[in-house]
Amino acid sequence: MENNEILEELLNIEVEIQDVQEQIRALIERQESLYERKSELSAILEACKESGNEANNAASSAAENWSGEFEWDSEADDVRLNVFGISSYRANQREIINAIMSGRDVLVIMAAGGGKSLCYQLPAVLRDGIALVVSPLLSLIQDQVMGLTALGIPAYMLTSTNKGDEKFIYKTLEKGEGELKILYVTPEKISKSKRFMSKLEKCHHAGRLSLISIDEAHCCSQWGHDFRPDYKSLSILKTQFPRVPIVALTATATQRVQNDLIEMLHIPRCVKFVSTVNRPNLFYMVKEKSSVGKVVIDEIAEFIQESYPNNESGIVYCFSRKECEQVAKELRERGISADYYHADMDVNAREKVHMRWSNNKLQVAFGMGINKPDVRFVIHHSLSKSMETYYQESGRAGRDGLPSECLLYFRPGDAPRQSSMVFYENSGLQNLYDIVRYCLSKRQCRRSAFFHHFAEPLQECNGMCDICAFSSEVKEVDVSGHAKLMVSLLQDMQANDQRSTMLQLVDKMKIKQKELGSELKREEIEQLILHLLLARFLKEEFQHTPYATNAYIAVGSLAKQILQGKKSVKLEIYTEQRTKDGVRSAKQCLGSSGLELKLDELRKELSSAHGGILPHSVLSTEQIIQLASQKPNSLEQLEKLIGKLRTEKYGNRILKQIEKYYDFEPTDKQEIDARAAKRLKSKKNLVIIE
Ligand SMILES: Nc1ncnc2c1ncn2[C@@H]1O[C@H](COP(=O)(O)OP(=O)(O)OP(=O)(O)O)[C@@H](O)[C@H]1O
Ligand SMILES: [Mg+2]
Repeated sequence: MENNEILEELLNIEVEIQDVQEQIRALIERQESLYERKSELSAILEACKESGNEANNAASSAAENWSGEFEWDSEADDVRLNVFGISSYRANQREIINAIMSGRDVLVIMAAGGGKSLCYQLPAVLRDGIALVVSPLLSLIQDQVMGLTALGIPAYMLTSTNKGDEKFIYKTLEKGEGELKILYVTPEKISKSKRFMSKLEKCHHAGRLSLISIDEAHCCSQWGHDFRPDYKSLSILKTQFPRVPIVALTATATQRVQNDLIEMLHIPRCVKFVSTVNRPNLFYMVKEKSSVGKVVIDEIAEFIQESYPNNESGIVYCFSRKECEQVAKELRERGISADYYHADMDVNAREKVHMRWSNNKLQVAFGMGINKPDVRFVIHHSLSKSMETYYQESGRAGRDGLPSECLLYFRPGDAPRQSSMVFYENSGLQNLYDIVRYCLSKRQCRRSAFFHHFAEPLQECNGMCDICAFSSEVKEVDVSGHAKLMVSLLQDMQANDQRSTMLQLVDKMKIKQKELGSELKREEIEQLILHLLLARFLKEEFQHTPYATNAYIAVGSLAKQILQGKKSVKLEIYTEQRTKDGVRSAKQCLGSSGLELKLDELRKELSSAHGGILPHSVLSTEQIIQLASQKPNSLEQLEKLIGKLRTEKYGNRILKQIEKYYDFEPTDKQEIDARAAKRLKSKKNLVIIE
């Protein structure tokens, strides 16, 4: 053998070894995700068996029967209605409250807007002493404290900015003198402030620490979608305060995250309450996004103007800060009052936005789990980085339980923008590909995609997603030839040390595919690239420049199967264009009657008259709808609907408003309707979030 031949064979072997190694890596990754899925499915099976057993043997364990009778029942009912103004419990709330009141540690997995706060706030009011609540964001804490204060519950937060409160809080913790029921802190207080921990220790020592609540608890787990290092330090709470019940709450946690939480927080004997991730009131829809930016904005503006003419709030999520500002500006130019909020704003600017929002001068919603229950639509101008993130972001719609819409604008070109941001994260690309799969799907019900992702048994969608609501014809087109052409094109380029972005690859394919005699449209080629990426026939590679990280498309570990013709590739294509009337508007929530609008005006007036508390602290949208339909005409009747506290504070004004409305002549009422609608039409409330 000649030296050259040896060298060539060596090189070939080297290339093949690399190829094999890559396949092994891909297989190991696949094996890991299969193991994870297996354990999730076993857990579901176990849960199904358990609930079956419980059904057969309902009273087998009285101690664990959290829906039975308890000594605090009547006091709890009184506080629920007369302080919180809530007329009945939602699923699992009563059981969770009973478990906490019984002194047990509790893990709560409950969908966004399911009503987790009440689960720890009500026991905090009922139990003697002070409840500590750990929550990740200041803006979220501010909202909660403001809401509780409006209900007359002594709630405070420890922040570095308010020294006066700090003095009062420390003294109360230490000596038990002041009135304090619920104390909110960020996790940094636990991890960084020795002073705070020593005061807390004194409070505990005197038997005055009633419970510890950890909100957004998924932040504890590095397998969660929003891991925060400071949450790790919360593991000391159980060690330091072993007899104080801990309640950990989150909207989403896979089996792995749940196990992780239980271990980290040292609560192995906790009672676990897992509610469905289903949000039956949300309508999910994926819209094909035009590659022309202006067209997308036109569509969004038209959607808002047509579907939400009555000042209903909404959120738009964008990919970057710059895009946030741009989209907000362009929507304003189209007559929609929109403002943006992003992490680049300094603390004061954010505080200002928050105060304006609270005082109803600007009706914006932002931050994780923000306590704005009547957000009617959430629009994603770009896709999120994972199914979890999308579930949580879109979940900010309709937290009051009323119909709301979640629209996601998707075009394949947005995927590499995201992938270059997430590829270095733990399973970042895998998570992104999961949501890309969701967006590409033209047949699978959106809701069932969530059930599948969160490993939950399927439930009815009831026509509340685009796939179930619209009967669009989808045909399957065999594009194996195009796939093969694409892979060999990339192989040739790689052999010449060339790289190709998605855009460049599409351009090349547009020309090259002429050989095949069947031409795919640009968008179809983009979709094909994504399909091949998801199936590992292609892969993404990343290169850093001083300014950015670029994503390139390369030949993937399983590409040989395509080249050898072992796999056929099919593309799903709509046979008819889905038109914009495909966007179904959720039922209008407020404004179906003039009285609802009048009561809405009244709550705004009362909220500013009562020190700028949030309007929904005065009356929730659900309560307004109830009042307009039941038309109470005495304080007693009113109290049954909205509780004692609200009746005492606002009852007379509400009754007067109802009475006044019915004194109008029918023609006057019509005029009020029209006037209100017209006035509100001129104003839209929107916030754009990165
Ligand atoms: N039983 C109930 N009946 C009517 N409204 C309720 C009930 N429980 C809670 N709510 C209302 O539902 C809304 C959402 O509640 P909450 O903020 O506790 O949700 P959450 O589960 O913490 O959601 P997130 O995960 O987004 O933080 C609030 O406006 C709250 O007042
Ligand atoms: Mg919450």
